[in-house]
Amino acid sequence: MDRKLLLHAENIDKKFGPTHAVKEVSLDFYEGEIHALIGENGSGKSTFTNMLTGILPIGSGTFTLEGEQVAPKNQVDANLRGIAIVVQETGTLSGLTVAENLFLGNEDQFMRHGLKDTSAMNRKAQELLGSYGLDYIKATSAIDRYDFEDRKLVEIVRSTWFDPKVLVVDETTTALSQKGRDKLFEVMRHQRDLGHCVIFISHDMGEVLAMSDRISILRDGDYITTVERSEVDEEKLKTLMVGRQMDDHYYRTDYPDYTTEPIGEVAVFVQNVSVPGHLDDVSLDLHKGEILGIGGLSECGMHELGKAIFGASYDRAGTVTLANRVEVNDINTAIDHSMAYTSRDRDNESLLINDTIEDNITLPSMRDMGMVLSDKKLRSFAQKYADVMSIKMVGVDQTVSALSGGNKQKVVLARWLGKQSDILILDSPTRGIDIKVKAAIYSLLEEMRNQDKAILIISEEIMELIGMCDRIYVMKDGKLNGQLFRSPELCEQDLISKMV
Ligand SMILES: Nc1ncnc2c1ncn2[C@@H]1O[C@H](COP(=O)(O)OP(=O)(O)OP(=O)(O)O)[C@@H](O)[C@H]1O
Repeated sequence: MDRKLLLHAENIDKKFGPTHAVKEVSLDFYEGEIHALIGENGSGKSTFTNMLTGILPIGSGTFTLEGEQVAPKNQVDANLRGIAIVVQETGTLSGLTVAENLFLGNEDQFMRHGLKDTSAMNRKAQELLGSYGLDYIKATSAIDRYDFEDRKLVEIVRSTWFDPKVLVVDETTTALSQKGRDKLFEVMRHQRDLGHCVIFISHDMGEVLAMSDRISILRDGDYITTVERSEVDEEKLKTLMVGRQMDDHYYRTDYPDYTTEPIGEVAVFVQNVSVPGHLDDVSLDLHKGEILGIGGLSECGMHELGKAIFGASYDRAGTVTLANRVEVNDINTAIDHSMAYTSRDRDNESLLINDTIEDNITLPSMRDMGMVLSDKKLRSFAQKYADVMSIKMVGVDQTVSALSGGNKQKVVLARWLGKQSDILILDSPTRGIDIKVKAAIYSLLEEMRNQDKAILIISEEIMELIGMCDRIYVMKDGKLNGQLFRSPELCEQDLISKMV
């Protein structure tokens, strides 16, 4: 098949102080392809695409789009040149309406005699949302009214409505429910069919193989190779990414007999918990020494359930009671009683993004460390848990915002590991994390389970739930819709049938 070159990267290079993030990468992207860019956390994928899309200045090297050199000054400039990106985390701006977010930097088209024709802009925005099947999102509403998923969908519309020649999708799928993913995949295929190029960053090898035409691999900032999708399988890709053969023991391999083996005592009693619009009378017990999974479609209420148990929901009714009869109604009580929580909205709800790795890791443990807190003590504490999670960083004094997405997630987990919490509520714990660290996290969870900790995993990755949990509750429309026990026979369909 004859393929036409669309975009050429020549010796693209970027350093951040001592970190050589992207090392003279040269790569070709063709018209009409979905081109996956894969590699471990911190391998330079986002840095490379951020230079292409105007988020970061190019260190050195050139991008040539349709024969013309491009060096976008910012994202709006990139859009004008036909290059767009859907970023990893929240890419919409608070305080603006949906329509204002959609046309940010592109408002000129609505200027009439020096004034912005807001109603024309709102009309066009609503039309666009409708054409993506997102009529329920209102153009005139404040973006802040919408949850993480809907904001992500708005961002997808913002980045694609003008049919960019090059669309970068940076590790977006893990932020989306199955419905959102399907929508994104539809948009990606549409762009490819228009003869455009989609650069697709993902840690999900199944997804990469299903969606891509060609796949390029980065390792430690170096370009390794580009392969045709038809030439490779999941194993081959993992080996290319990691640089050696991976053993495939991701998940637990034990299958306890729950009819004879005692389950540990109850660590958390969740009784009649409701949150208007999200949760409807949910009751469950989380036991010591078990991994309890919660699955469902994104809007089923499971993400709110994690917050509600941690005392972080505003409007919660019902009770969350610990084994020592303490009621958890706020975050401080939860933390004081050895409860940990990781949010799906990592940058906004789990991290102090502009503070250092050290501050983020030590924050909940400060009180436990005693009265005299020397800098040295704090630093070595942070260093210890950063090492356990193999965070790729220059030092613990680096700000979290300078880390790659997967490494930010490792900071969140390092914090709770350091706190040695007995009860862990983990919403999307392996989101954006590469296969090697994912395997490490799974074995860590298994270890914690064996130490009698009570672990609740909320996840949209069905295989993760089946692979790791003793019990799984499936939620639907804010309610529990069935319970499944760990078994080698349990399959995806068993869960899906209870989700929809
Ligand atoms: N603004 C920054 N300042 C300092 N270092 C940075 C900055 N942005 C990225 N880095 C570093 O550059 C390296 C590459 O990061 P990058 O985000 O490109 O990786 P990635 O492959 O996208 O990872 P992930 O899969 O975790 O998202 C990492 O070591 C990261 O810590």
